[in-house]
Amino acid sequence: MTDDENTPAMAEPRKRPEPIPLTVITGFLGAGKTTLLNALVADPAMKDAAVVINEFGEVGLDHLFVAARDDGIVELSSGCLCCTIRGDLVNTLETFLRGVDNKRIDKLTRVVIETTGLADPAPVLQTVMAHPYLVMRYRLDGVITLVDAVNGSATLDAHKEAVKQVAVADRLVITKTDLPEGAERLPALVARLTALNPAAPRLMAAKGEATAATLLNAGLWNADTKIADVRAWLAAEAYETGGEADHPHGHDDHGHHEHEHHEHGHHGGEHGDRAHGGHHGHRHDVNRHDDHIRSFSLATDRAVSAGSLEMFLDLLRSAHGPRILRMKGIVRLAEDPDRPLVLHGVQEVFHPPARLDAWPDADHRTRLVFITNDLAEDFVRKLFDGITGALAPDTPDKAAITDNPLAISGFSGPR
Ligand SMILES: Nc1nc2c(ncn2[C@@H]2O[C@H](COP(=O)(O)OP(=O)(O)OP(=O)(O)O)[C@@H](O)[C@H]2O)c(=O)[nH]1
Repeated sequence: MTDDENTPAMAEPRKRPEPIPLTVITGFLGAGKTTLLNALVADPAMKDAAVVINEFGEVGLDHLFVAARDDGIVELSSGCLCCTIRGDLVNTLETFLRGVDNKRIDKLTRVVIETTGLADPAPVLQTVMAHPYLVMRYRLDGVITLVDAVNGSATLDAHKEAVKQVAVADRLVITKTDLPEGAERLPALVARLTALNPAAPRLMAAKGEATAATLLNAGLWNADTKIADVRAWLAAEAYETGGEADHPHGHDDHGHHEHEHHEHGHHGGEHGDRAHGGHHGHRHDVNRHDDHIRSFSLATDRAVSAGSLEMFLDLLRSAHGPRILRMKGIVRLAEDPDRPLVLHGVQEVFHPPARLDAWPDADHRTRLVFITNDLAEDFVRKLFDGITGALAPDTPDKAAITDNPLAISGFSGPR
């Protein structure tokens, strides 16, 4: 028996398995990744999960091992599987899939990848998004970035990668706030994190807020309910929405674990200041990696034609791909306005767009959120408005578009 729709020749003969959610943990050296992982693997939610770490020796999970297998995977006493990144991440992720497919692994509900402290997280995310097979079997659930309250600001000053780690996070975990210097430096750090990433909920590790319940299921799809939570995933309200007039809501509900601090509402650090990061209110003046980061959202009531969306994304990716740290969106297509298209990209690599059967709530606007590095909001906004606003919706070849709404090179089509 073969699937008749959309199934490449090499794919499973049986029903395509549900994609496995993938969580990426980043954070600079000593930020507390291993401490967090130790707590996470003990959580019942991680029982059928696997964690991938850089080197076992150094990370101190050894006491949890119960058995090593010949494929390099070890079983932890909690039931969670563990594997080091040997060779590359692709091999490691394929090893898990082989284990599942040949039943050597009973159940795999999630994979958590701990990246090295120095890493720019983009290549890890792209590894999965750009791989034609892995992208069918895994889906990115979320990026968790740990920031140490004692050294966080100094690290952000010194290392651009640390700034990128914060900017692309879906969840920010702040550690070491229990230490006096950590507590003292927290308000300034939170202000800075808010400016870099207004949408990610900030969780205080020392208060026990960083748990499986708050960290996992950060993606579009809730693994338990199988429902797409577009509002939480996009968190578009958390970004400044300038430019277009059709953003009447002015919600202030970003983040479910908000910790109020004085810079609240100052997100992006770039209000009315799009060409250069003015960062009014910030005192730091050394090495401002932060000033290169922009986060903003575009929203429009207009339906967008598939052709113009494709042109917009193609232009943006080909000219400025490396500057797009992350982009998420939901689009009302002119040709098929009732089934929104979900977009997700990291630099020039885009996840195959997903189609939802219906809008999840009353907000049917196209909304795109961007986190960019050295790419001005104004430029992106003008490009979007120019391309999608100027062209009338295409209508002639509706069937072709409905069948294949986004034939963007590098996209493998809607699922
Ligand atoms: N006081 C305090 N110490 C913490 C906290 N989180 C982590 N630590 C300590 O900070 C040190 C570094 O933590 P790790 O979990 O090893 O950090 P890591 O990010 O895995 O470090 P690398 O593997 O070097 O990248 C350890 O001594 C931890 O016990 C915290 O919230 N409060």
